[in-house]
Amino acid sequence: VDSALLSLACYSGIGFALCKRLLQEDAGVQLCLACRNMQKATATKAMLLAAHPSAQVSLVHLDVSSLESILWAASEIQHRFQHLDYLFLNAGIMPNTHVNFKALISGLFSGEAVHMLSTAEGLLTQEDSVTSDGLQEVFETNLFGHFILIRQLEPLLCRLEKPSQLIWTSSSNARKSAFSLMDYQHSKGKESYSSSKYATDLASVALNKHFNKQGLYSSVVCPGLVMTNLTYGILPSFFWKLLMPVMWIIRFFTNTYTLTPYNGAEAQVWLVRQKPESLDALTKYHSCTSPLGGNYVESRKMDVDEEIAERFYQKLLELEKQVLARLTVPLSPK
Ligand SMILES: NC(=O)C1=CN([C@@H]2O[C@H](COP(=O)(O)OP(=O)(O)OC[C@H]3O[C@@H](n4cnc5c(N)ncnc54)[C@H](OP(=O)(O)O)[C@@H]3O)[C@@H](O)[C@H]2O)C=CC1
Ligand SMILES: CC(C)=CCC[C@@H](C)[C@H]1CC[C@H]2C3=C(CC[C@]12C)[C@@]1(C)CCC(=O)[C@@H](C)[C@@H]1CC3
Repeated sequence: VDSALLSLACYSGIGFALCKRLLQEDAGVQLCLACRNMQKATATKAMLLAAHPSAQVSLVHLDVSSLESILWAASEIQHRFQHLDYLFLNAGIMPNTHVNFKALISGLFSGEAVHMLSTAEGLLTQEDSVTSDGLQEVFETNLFGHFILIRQLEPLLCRLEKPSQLIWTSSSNARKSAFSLMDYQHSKGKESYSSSKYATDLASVALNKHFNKQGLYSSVVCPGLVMTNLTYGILPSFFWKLLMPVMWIIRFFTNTYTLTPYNGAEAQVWLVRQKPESLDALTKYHSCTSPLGGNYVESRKMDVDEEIAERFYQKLLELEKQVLARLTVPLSPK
């Protein structure tokens, strides 16, 4: 196959909505779904094919929290495809999250209520763990695993005559103050999600600097607040259902309450229609929904210093060297 579109984490949430929307736009695309649960992935493929019988959908096993799995998936993808037009870096976790209800209530009565409700600043903490690769799980899953995959797929992504686009799912919860170059895996703090999403923004900026001249472009999207398994891990789904009328009211004050995966995928779908050369490396593309439910994309400047982005990129390269050197196991599919 000459060209394809590779999407990570597709059987639920924003990833699944994205696949459906891409096939609605163009049923002729070659879609490759990279997922860690092959049973769910097979069911997803069947659902996509039921709606688009002539679509070309393939599956590859990928667990972005395991280097062995990433290397195996990358070599499998290189066997199957000669070029990737789009790579959607969408897999993400927010494990063991605690809500600070005291901060939520006092924040609601402050001048910062809308900012707090759209960014969750000061509201959430996570308990992170360490993966079998010896890395912080949130960092490896949300950023580093994707980074290694990109590096392994360079031959399919870097072709000057045919540009490729990396599209990362970041978050408006990404926060500079949660991230530190000294502890970029966030092993000491309690805001691993915010840190990993800020690290995503930094990585995208640096990747543009290093790869644009080779025909590879990177962009970052924010899907807004979307009801998915990720948000059901923060509060139970019945609680979110009770909150739904309140959230429709909040839509009058902020356009980031996209709420459905379909709405949340708006910026990703919009980016596919853009010429990558015309995009600004320091801009984040936000999926937005109006109070009446209309979708649109808003561009906002990232809170990123290009020099920090470069220093972080060099740290990622160093870590890549270390972990690949440590990996002695022969590669085999799981
Ligand atoms: N929901 C929201 O409000 C927002 C979400 N986002 C981001 O959107 C992205 C998609 O999340 P969303 O759709 O909300 O949530 P979901 O939980 O529905 O989707 C997350 C996906 O990531 C997959 N995943 C997690 N860990 C791994 C792994 N180690 N290897 C491979 N796949 C993995 C999950 O697979 P599995 O089912 O096997 O766990 C799942 O398919 C994430 O990056 C998230 O941070 C950003 C802003 C807001
Ligand atoms: C909506 C009301 C009235 C109550 C819910 C309070 C919080 C649980 C909720 C408020 C802002 C939300 C939020 C997120 C999670 C749930 C909140 C903290 C996210 C962090 C979810 C994932 C993301 O990536 C962010 C974009 C979300 C930001 C807002």
